[in-house]
Amino acid sequence: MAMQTRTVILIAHRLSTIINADIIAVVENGQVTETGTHQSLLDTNEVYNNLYNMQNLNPVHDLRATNSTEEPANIKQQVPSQEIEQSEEYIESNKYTGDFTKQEDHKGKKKYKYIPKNLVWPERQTFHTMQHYFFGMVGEKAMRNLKQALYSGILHNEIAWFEKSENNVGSLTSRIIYDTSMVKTLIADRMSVIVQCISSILIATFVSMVVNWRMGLVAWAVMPCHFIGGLIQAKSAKGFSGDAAAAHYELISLTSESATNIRTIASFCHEEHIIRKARIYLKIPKRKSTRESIKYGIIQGFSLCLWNIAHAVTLWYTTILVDKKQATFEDGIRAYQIFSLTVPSITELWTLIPTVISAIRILTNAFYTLDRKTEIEPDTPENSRLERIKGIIEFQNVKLNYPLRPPVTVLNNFSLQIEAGSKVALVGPSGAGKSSVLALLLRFYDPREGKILIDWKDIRKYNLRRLRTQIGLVQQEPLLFSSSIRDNICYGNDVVSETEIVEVSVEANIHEFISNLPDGYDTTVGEKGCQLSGGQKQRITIARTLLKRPVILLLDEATSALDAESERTVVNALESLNLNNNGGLLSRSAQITVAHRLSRVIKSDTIVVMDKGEIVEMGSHSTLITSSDGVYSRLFRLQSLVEN
Ligand SMILES: Nc1ncnc2c1ncn2[C@@H]1O[C@H](COP(=O)(O)OP(=O)(O)OP(=O)(O)O)[C@@H](O)[C@H]1O
Repeated sequence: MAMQTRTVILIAHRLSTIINADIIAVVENGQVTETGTHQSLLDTNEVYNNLYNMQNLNPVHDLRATNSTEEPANIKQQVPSQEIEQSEEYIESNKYTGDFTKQEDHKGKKKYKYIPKNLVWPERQTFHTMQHYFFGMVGEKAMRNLKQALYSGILHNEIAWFEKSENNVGSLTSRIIYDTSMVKTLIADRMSVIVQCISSILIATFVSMVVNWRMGLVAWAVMPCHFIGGLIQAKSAKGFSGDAAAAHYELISLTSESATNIRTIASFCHEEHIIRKARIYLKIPKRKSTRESIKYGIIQGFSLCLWNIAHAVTLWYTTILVDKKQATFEDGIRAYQIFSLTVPSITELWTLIPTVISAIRILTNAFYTLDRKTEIEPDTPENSRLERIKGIIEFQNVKLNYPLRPPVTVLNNFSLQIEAGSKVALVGPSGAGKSSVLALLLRFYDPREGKILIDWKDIRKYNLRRLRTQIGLVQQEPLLFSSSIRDNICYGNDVVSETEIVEVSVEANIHEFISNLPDGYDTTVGEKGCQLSGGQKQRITIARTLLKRPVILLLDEATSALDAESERTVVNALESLNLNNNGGLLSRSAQITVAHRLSRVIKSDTIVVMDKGEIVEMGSHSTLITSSDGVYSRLFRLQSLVEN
């Protein structure tokens, strides 16, 4: 059947819609300044050329223009009056899924104009990829920054903060690893979708307003139904995700605690108990989540009901508009369809709300941890230069209550003076408060009352980090890091020579053992030094402290795990620990030793006998032993008897 010829006059801003026209007229100030084809105008008309360049038309359109006389093989009529057809060639290439409008001029020539049908032309894909790439990049960076900040924020806190149950290893690990990854999820995955959804809602609203403003307004009027439904869903989902997170923390804590104490667990055959505990940790939230699921289902139904009401109202209003001839049937349906297309975006936004809320809740905790001001600030005063202390110590009426056990007074009215380079021993029954005295000197805790002075200056006025570099501590329980022996000895010392490492290892009587290991100083010690014996670990911690050449040396049962031979060597090394102080003059470190074995403290300048947080006796061994009914002489006689 012969095609009917038709004259088409197109008025357009978008040149892509007219580049295939036979005659294009350029109109300026109400006058036709030039006429011609697309190609000829491109060559001769500056205004047309500029317009074309500004719109940056895709070369494909040119391609279509040059091939305009070729008719696609398979033409399918969709809307008779408009003769819209599709190009198989392009659909097959999967690059373009637009429609082609076939138009015939008066000569019967067929022209095709490309109309983008949906949002999958290559530029949009590109933008989609770019959007995800940039959001991904920002998300990754934000996560890394937050991880770093959180890690240093956590380490900034005072010791008592780490003792709180909510700051156990599991919860801290989870906070740094899991919580921070939420930032990435939120920015990289969710934000891009949120931006997409909001923009498609706005565009759809605008277009539906243009098609039929009454319908556009109705679409907005029923929008609250969607939002209310979404909010109800989000609220119920929040509780749901909160429980999941809580279960997560408890399980992580249990896992890390079990891994750390695996030897104790194995020796008590307690594995089953731990597994039962893990099951309970999973069961409680599971039960809760089942309840929540039912609640969630009902709420889901209710919000779907609201959604359907919104659709019903819109369709009903369409019929009224059509009835009153305020909208054509096509426009009414078009506006309704555009509105319907936005609903998936709104639904998607709903589903994101719980994630965003839970991310905000999680991040609030992270920011709370970040913003927390430590009670013992390690970096103030900031600009104080490294003051080399002499090691004169004074406790003035110190009262200590541990922050987590405020009613219990651990040290009461504790006063003690220690000369530079002197050796003081703290002895007394278990729980008397000896280790607490050492903890106060390192400012692990601050006293509730009284003052601690070093070189007549309150220790709170020193830059704590710098002060701590001059105090050495060897604890009863030697703690090593999971790295090589060398790294453990050099811990905290950046510039150390091999000779110094060997020197302190000889002094700590551990060099021979290390030299006999296949990897020598490069031998790794395992988690917390689990591949070494207690005595070996203790000697490595002593070597580490000796390397520091501390002005004040705190020894808390430092040689308790050593055999008699090793102890003698190590004690000799500790006693002769000298440091180059004040212009090269050799001086001794001040030493405070906590010991249960009294034979270990006989040579001390002063022995302080403590009981229930108070000093009950004080003096040299020879003085204290003379008082036959004194606590010290009684303890000494008892120990000698046991040892003999
Ligand atoms: N971090 C803490 N929080 C709360 N109480 C603590 C803390 N550390 C120690 N205590 C309590 O303070 C008291 C003194 O403990 P400390 O470790 O100073 O005693 P000690 O004389 O060194 O004992 P031991 O000889 O057994 O090591 C004890 O009753 C102990 O329970």
